[in-house]
Amino acid sequence: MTLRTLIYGARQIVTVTRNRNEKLLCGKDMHDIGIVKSDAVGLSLLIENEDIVAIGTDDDIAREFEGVEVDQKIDATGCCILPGFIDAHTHPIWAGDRVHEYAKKLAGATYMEIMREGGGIGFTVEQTRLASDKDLLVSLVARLKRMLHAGTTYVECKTGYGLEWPDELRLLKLLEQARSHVPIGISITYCAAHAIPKNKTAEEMTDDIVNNQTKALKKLMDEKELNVNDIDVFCEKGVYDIEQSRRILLAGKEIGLSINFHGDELNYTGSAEMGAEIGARAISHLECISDEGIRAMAEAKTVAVILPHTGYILRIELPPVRRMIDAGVPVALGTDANPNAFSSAMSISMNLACVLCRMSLEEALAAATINSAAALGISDKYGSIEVGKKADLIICRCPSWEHIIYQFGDHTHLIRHVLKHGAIVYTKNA
Ligand SMILES: N=CN[C@@H](CCC(=O)O)C(=O)O
Ligand SMILES: [Zn+2]
Repeated sequence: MTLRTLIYGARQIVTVTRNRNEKLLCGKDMHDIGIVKSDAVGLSLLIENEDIVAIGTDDDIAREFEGVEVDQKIDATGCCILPGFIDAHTHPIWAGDRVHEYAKKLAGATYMEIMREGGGIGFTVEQTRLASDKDLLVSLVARLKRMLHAGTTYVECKTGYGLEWPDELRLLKLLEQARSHVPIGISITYCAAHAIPKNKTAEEMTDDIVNNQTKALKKLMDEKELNVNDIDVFCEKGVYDIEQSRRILLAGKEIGLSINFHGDELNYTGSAEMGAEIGARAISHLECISDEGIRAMAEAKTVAVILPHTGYILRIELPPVRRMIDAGVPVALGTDANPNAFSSAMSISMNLACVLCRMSLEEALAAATINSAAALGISDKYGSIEVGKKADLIICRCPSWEHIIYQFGDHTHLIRHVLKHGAIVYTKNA
């Protein structure tokens, strides 16, 4: 049976891509996004089951589909329709907040100073291990719902507050369970190499991940117990060095995971060059990327996932995003939602990306939609409004789409409906 939904009366439909089947946008194309606008007539979008089947003026769609039965009509008079945001980097499963560290950071402590004192990721690992499955699931689901209500319809979710296999496995299973509790797309990234556990060295952890953990993971994936997408490592001075990172990432690739990792964040490590060389689909952070790293990522079309909220909270230099875009690196965005950078709204990340990284509004939106989809390997179905793509949409109550970025922190007021696979999953009444 076909279920049809018609959205009508819109003043703008931001398609993001201009041509069908564009998998990511680079260079000038990031700024020249597709927007259908009309001040004179309303715009319609027709959905069949989960997919977009037509976009046009109200009159054209009514004519083209005359006599076709529509099950649901959504009045979008005066509204803008955008693709659902795709958050390309989050750490959403953890217990215990770090508000005490926030105060220390404001007083001048650095991320690594806090980590060396046993705080940071180490503190969250301890708190997460102490929490029950139920408490972890309840807080995870609440965070995912907040993201959904802020317009995110697909999110990358990392493990990484377990570190040892039994704890990481528990986080993987809870992330799997969350899929049936929230109507948000979830891409799971295995990030046991997020830090070094107290009883092990980085080399011992690397050996364990390469020789044991990835093997156990493959078995569970083969048995369809788990559905994991990517492999990650925190490639950083004092955490995993470049050769350990390479081994971990290649072991993940060997079992069918895509490479998507933290690199060149607090220090230059050569992560961008190494990642491009081994076929990484995405590398996050890149605050300290080299010119050679930019060239290598542009050439390999490795997606740079920029996390402006993290640079902002840590008061570190932001990545050279302008130079990346000019060189042809596909740039994506994430919130980095974690107990260090507490945020779940992509509209806030876009605003920070515009102000702090000097991206244009259009570039920020392309980064938060089609390019984030590319970072997760899902841009064939998600990340733009195109006939044939999944109807993951945001309907915003504003005169032009830019308001979702411009009205800093006011997305809660602007977002009227969020649709996932054609179904309304959130409505904010006026
Ligand atoms: N840099 C490593 N990981 C996270 C921080 C996680 C944490 O501090 O708990 C990040 O992407 O910023
Ligand atoms: Zn991260």
